[in-house]
Amino acid sequence: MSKFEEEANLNLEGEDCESDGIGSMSAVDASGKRRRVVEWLNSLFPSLNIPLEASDEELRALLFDGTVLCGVEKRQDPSALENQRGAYISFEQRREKVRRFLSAVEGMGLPSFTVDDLENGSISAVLDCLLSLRDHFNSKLGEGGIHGTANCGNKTRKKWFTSKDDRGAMDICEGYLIRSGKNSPTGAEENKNNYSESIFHRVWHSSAVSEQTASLRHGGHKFHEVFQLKHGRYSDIPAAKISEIIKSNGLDNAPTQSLLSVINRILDESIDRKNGEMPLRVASLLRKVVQEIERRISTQTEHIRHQNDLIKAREEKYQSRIRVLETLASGTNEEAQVKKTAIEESKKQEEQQTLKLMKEKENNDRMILEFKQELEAINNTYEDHYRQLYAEAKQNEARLQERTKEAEFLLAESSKRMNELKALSEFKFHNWTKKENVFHNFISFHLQSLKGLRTSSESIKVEVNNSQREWTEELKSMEFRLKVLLDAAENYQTILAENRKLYNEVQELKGNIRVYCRLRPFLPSQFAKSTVDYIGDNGELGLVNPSRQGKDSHRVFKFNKVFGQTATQVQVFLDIQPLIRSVLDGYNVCIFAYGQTGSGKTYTMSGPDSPSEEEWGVNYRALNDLFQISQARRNAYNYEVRVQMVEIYNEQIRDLLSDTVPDARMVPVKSSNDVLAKMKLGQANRAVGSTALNERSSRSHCILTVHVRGEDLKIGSTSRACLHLIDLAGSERVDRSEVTGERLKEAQYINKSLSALGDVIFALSQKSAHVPYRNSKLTQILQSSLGTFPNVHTIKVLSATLHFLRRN
Ligand SMILES: Nc1ncnc2c1ncn2[C@@H]1O[C@H](COP(=O)(O)OP(=O)(O)OP(=O)(O)O)[C@@H](O)[C@H]1O
Repeated sequence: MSKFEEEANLNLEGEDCESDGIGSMSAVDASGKRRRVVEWLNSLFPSLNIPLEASDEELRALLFDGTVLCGVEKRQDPSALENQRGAYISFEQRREKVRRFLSAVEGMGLPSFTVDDLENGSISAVLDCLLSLRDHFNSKLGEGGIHGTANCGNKTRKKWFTSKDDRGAMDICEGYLIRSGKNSPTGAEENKNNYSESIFHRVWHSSAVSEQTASLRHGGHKFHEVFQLKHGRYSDIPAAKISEIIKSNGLDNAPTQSLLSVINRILDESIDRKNGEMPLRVASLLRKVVQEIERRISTQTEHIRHQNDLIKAREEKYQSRIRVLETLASGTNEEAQVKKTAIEESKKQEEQQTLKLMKEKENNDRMILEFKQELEAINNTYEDHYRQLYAEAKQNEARLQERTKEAEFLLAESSKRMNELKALSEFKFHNWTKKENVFHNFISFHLQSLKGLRTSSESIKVEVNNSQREWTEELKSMEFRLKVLLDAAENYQTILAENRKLYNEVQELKGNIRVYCRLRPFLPSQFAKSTVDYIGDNGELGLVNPSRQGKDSHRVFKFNKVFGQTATQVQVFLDIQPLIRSVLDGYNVCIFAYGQTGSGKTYTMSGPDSPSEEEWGVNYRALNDLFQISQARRNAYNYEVRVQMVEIYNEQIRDLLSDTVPDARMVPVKSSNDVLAKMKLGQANRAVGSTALNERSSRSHCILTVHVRGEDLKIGSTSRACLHLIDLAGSERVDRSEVTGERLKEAQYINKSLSALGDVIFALSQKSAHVPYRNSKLTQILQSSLGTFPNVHTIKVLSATLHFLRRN
């Protein structure tokens, strides 16, 4: 059944309408009626373009040839029409169709005409019929049957056929359309084609049905796209298009089967997807379609319920008619029997029809129930799916927003980083360009330098060759000189020995016995007039003796040198210093300090108590010098130094560093400090007595002997020598010192020993055969040194006073 037929059936089953009582047309002249009919037909069939002045015959031919009333155009070539619109309709068939049209018009209660009228009779009757038909339709249109109704075709038709006559007309139409289709040898499709251009079809289709089609075209052309979606997917339809479909009323006009097809396809698509996801827009479309189907089911249910009511009403109506007929039948038996039979037949037919309708209703109810259950299941599935999809969509949307934010943040970061990198790369590029320039300059500079270097290297090469030659010559000359030096080194010891010999010869030339005189300044406690007349540069010392007259009042003494009262310890030592070197060369040296008590002997030899470095006496300075020279010669000589310190008191010898003599202790010393320490010890042990002349007067001879053993590291020879540093006891006269007793005895011993010393020195100076060493302990101790004379380098007697060697 076509859509058109389906919708027609629905309308045929509409309510039982009452006649609206269309009256006959007012009398008009034939030309006016014809003109109005032509206008109406032209409005329905614009393609016919019928002239307004068309004659009755022309109009008759047009109406009868099948175009207007039969829906078949007049064709010159029937075979061409067969291919396009169906079979060619014969004259008899046209007559038949016209008759059906006329019976339909009669059913509607409108003025009719005969087939003969249409062929040759009164055209006025035909015109009246058409005008009545026009007015009838126009009056329905005026009631809102077409233009004022909803877009739905069903509803439109229901309002259009609101009267009983209309229902009759629709019955005729049903008969005209459906029965003719069923009876047609070409079937329903042919009939559809045949009546599609008929006036009924035109009226219906151009007003009601065309309204529906227009509605579909207006709002549903997009929906057609949805139905006609053959190859694509619903998820591929843009959201805007789906939104337009949902908002428009296209779905309202779509066939139910198409809507179900849409649902199935959307669900199939969803199932086909692996994750079962459904785009939100498609889900919205699905929801809309399901809603539309629900609405239709609800409408159908209402409709069926209504039909059921109608059937029941009809049944009751028929029952009452039956009862009336039965009452009438009881009056006249025969007639009643006939009528009863007819009524029974009619009743039987009615019952059969009722049963049939009930059966159909049950079937419909069952189908609707099944359909509803199926739809409910689909709807539930869809709702679940929709909720799930909605939740997923929300989650996806949140995730998407988050990712969008992240992406925006990353994009901003990337942009920022890109800008930084761009700036950095530009900066680097600039730097590299600069470096490149610098490098080029550097390269060119170095190439130039290289050229210069090459030139220089060549010249250097020449110079090197020259230098090599020169160095070779120089080396040869150095070799020669080295040979000379080696020869000289071999002769060094010889030369050194010669030098030493020459040096000591010089000392000897200066005199082996030297006598120096040092004048002591007056002490702060002394108030006396000096007896010194003058001090000569040549060692002369002039003295004045006021107690004597004449020649004896002036006396002149001769020394090697005279040191005045202002002479310092350093100045005194400078004349002694060369003799220290002689000791290291193996010569014995004796240095005496001779003079009367308090004349400054100890001061000259040792210095004052706790002396400063400037006040150091001859002893310290001599030993200090000795160690310095030995240190300077350490590469050639190894010296061992030991000291002895003894005193002679009343002709008795006492070791100041140990107990016994001659085994007087020989103490090794390494430095001046060692010597200082030993001398302090000796001084502490020295016997000191008090006299009238010098309260610190020493009453003993103090002898400090330094033994030096030298080893020549090259030749292995050794030399030995000793340095005697002697602080003699005071040489005052006994009568003048006014001492008695023990002190007198001490003085006598002192004088005796000093006298013995003078005798020995005198004998030595005179080179006497006999030297009286044994006259005193002092000379006995010093014999080894004095007796080796002239090997003994010098014997120096330093007189700190005017009285020194009495024999002078
Ligand atoms: N050149 C000098 N300059 C300053 N003071 C000196 C000098 N010579 C000696 N004296 C001082 O004179 C005093 C006597 O000197 P010193 O003790 O040396 O005499 P002495 O001859 O050794 O006496 P004695 O025979 O009794 O030992 C000391 O106080 C000493 O400091």
